[in-house]
Amino acid sequence: MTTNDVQTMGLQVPEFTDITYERKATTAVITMNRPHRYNAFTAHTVDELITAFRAAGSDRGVQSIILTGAGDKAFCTGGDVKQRAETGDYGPSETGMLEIGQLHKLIRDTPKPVIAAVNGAAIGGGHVLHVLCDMTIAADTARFGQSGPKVGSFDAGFGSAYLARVVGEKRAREIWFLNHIYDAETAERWGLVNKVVPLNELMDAALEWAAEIGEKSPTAIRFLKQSFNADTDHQAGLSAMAMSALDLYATTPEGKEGAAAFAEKRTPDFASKML
Ligand SMILES: CC(C)(COP(=O)(O)OP(=O)(O)OC[C@H]1O[C@@H](n2cnc3c(N)ncnc32)[C@H](O)[C@@H]1OP(=O)(O)O)[C@@H](O)C(=O)NCCC(=O)NCCSC(=O)CCC(=O)c1ccccc1C(=O)O
Repeated sequence: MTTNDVQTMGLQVPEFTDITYERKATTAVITMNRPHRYNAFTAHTVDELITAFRAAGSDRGVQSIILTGAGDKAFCTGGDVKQRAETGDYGPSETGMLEIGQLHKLIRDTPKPVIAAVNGAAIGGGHVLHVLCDMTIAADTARFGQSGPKVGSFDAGFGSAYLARVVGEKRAREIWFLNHIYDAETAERWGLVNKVVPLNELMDAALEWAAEIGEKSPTAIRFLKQSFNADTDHQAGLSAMAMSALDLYATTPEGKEGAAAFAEKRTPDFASKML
């Protein structure tokens, strides 16, 4: 983060490198902005997302948040696998860790509805991000799926448990065990997304819903979000343990093989490296 802050309707928001933050009336629009890596996140990207969500959460003028990706190819494709293949981690961050579990909690805990505007591929950790948003609007060109077991990663916290609440156990297990990629029409049929619109109408559709929320009582919306969350809040403990497990797994030969194979564009050989 630089010291060169930008002023957003009275609130100081740091100048970001990996995301953008804009205020549009009562909506904060947070855009993951690494299109050369299909908006995959590094540990620094996650730090910036945390800062942006905190800013939007504490800004009394903001009543809803839109999360989207730059360009028309990807919403977010999860962790930057090339970075992991190069350095064995997701790069430097404020705590030295990938604080993705904190980001997940923040998306849930921020007392304002978060709308995912999925403009392309939502894969791996990027898929988990949209699943955790309160509502999802997808472009008709969007693609969805989990890829962790193919690339030496997993989310055994909200990424599996909350997904099962959204689409049901059978479909959640299919998504994680087969790692298929699903189109927007299938995602809508499965209840993974609220609605599908043409790509060029995506942001207007998301802003329209955000404006409707802006007309409602913020306190009523806040209590409702907290009530919806209460039933699955215990999954936060599971998520903390899952992220610790993922940190350990990433250091193993089996975990490293997935990232190396992705970067080298070859099929991984997990069997010979199994724990
Ligand atoms: C997204 C794809 C299916 C798109 O396929 P396609 O349209 O054919 O485009 P490509 O040519 O493959 O990609 C274009 C270009 O972008 C680069 N790229 C794409 N994704 C990534 C990425 N995640 N990291 C780095 N770079 C990426 C790609 O290499 C190409 O570059 P070139 O220079 O042109 O070669 C397909 O790209 C795909 O499957 N991508 C990988 C998706 C993936 O495996 N993501 C990581 C999952 S693991 C993860 O997210 C880590 C974090 C984590 O562990 C986690 C945390 C919390 C919850 C869940 C998880 C989790 O495990 O999922």
